[in-house]
Amino acid sequence: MRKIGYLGPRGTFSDQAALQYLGEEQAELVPCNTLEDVCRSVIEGICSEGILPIENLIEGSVNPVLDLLLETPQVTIQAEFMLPVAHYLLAPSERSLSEIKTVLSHPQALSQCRQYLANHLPQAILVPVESTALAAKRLVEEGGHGMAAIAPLASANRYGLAILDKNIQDQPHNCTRFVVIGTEPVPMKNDTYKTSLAVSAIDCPGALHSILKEFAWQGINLTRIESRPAKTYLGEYIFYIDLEGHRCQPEVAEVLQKLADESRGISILGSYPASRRLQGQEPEPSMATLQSLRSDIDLIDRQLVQLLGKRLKLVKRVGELEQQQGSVKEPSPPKEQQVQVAAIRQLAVQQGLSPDVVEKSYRLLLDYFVQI
Ligand SMILES: O=C(O)C(=O)Cc1ccccc1
Repeated sequence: MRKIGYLGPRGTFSDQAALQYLGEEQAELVPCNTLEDVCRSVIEGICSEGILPIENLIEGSVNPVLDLLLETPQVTIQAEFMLPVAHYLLAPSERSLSEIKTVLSHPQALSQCRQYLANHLPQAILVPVESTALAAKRLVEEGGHGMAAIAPLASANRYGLAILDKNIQDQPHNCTRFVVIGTEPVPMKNDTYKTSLAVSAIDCPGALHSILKEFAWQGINLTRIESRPAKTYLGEYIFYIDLEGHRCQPEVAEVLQKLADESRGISILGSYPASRRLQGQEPEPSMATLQSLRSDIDLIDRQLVQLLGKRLKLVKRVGELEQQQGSVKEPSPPKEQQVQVAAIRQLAVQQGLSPDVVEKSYRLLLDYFVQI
């Protein structure tokens, strides 16, 4: 029987996330006391999978989870999905908000309701606890008159608490992205994938640019990038990057190898099927208006010319530097040119273009730049 670890006790958002993930499938749900315990239960084989909240619409990344994924290379991300998150203000029995002196909840939940708490409960002391459902449970166990908890509706039902207010999160359509972790990497099949990785950059000018340009060069779309302190010294960062594609796709594998060679180090946190939201995100071309499609084409034409302008500047700069250093480069030998042209033709095919037309245009431009 599958065993799935999640942040307990019963009634947390992670519990709901585990149920949503399973759908009709059967599994034993194993409540864990902390997010670290969820990870440990997977590493030690107690659970086959674990559920972790990774990113929230209001608060952004769940930093302890990013740290945890980096620190535990034994686990890999196997899936992702979104869970709508509505927060409820709960108390042991009906009472007015002015009577509430303490509000308990998970730090994420307290942050997601910051505006509500400042406006409606300015007198309350906020107490972070390990999970929303633990906060609800403590109300029952301690029964304090001036205590309230922020938790999901499921916690109100499970622990028999009164609902003082509902939907108290700062954004009505709040949601959290959860990931499923396991020990086995997900093989590449016929699906839309995402890959998450962490890159430790070398501290030098253009470090981030040199990472990003590799993805741009291969036409790989990034869906998220953010930095976290490397925790070595102030000013050194790790970049967390999510990209569209599987680590086994040749163009993704090539970039990952380049980054491994050229950065301080990379960790691949997993390649996994993209959640349906991402898969459906891109509007069908037929849905876009004719006018907006035409203006996109105009924009690309402008960008093509702007890129040629940038290339021209670089060619001139190279010429100046060669003159200064007295090392004027001979034209590339035919072999080198052949390799370059072959790469351009291959790229043209990948993009659904005629390799002959692209080669012709490329050679025309090369001749022009050589004459300058
Ligand atoms: O404490 C919980 O219920 C959790 O599962 C962590 C959490 C808290 C707030 C939003 C999403 C997940």
